[in-house]
Amino acid sequence: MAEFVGRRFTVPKHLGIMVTSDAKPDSVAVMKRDKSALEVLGLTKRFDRLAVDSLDLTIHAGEFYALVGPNGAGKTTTLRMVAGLLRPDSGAVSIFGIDALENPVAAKQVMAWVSDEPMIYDKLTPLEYLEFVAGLWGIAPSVSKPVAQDLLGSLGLEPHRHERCEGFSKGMRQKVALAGALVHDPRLIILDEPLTGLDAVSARHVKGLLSERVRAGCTVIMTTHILEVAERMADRIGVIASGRLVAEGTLTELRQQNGHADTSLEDLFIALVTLPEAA
Ligand SMILES: Nc1ncnc2c1ncn2[C@@H]1O[C@H](COP(=O)(O)OP(=O)(O)OP(=O)(O)O)[C@@H](O)[C@H]1O
Repeated sequence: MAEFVGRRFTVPKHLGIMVTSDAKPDSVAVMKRDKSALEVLGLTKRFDRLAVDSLDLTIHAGEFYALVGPNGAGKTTTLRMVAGLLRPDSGAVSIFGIDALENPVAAKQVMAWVSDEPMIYDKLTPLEYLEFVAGLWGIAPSVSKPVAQDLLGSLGLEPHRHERCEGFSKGMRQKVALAGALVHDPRLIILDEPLTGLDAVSARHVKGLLSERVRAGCTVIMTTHILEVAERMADRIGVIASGRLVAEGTLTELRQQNGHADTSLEDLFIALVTLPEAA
């Protein structure tokens, strides 16, 4: 059974996985410098044509990383391979040093995947759903209940905690799915378009929750088409086009790399993804 350490829990020792206890602000800075949460090397996936093309990516622990790129660039395919939902043709994925292709269960223990098409159990209330998910992780109800209530509160779902999800809007369902993905307190949170379809209040809740997680030492990687969100929230931004990383860095670095000191991320993005080599 999982045990609680402060607001975080440790997974059983027999799983052979280390989940960190509370991260202090100082240690976050050290982690950001020293450790990588995710390392992707030569990741490749072909469907009828090449979707992800020998992609290399390193995300530091404690970092908020935004992956942006045009439709069909390979963002979702990349993240699905990282999350263990799709087998790459070749390449390697390491999550906190765990080889995710060799040890997918161990890798999944320390990460969360939040799809842009959330699947939840309609007949359950949000609270029941979170307790169900916590049960799958082997977390005792006495531990999971306060965590679930906390998550529902952070996402503005508290007033609806006893209503069945079947009557929920798309945005509410997205938030329930996000809460479900966080209930086992993952160290790496991977989200595909988490803000699409959310109203301003819900988007604020989700952004607030993610920022809070990063402050607590978690690593977040998300795809977004909302460049303003990438610009304001991300420590670093990766621009992907035709399955390849065509630029990466802080907004300042991206501007420097492209010789435009004051340009907006939108202008940079359009310039980068329309470069001949990105086509
Ligand atoms: N299951 C699949 N079968 C066949 N082709 C696929 C499949 N999934 C993705 N693709 C193709 O792979 C390419 C990359 O798709 P992907 O969904 O990763 O792009 P994306 O960057 O996430 O796009 P968007 O921003 O539109 O969500 C596209 O050409 C897409 O049509």
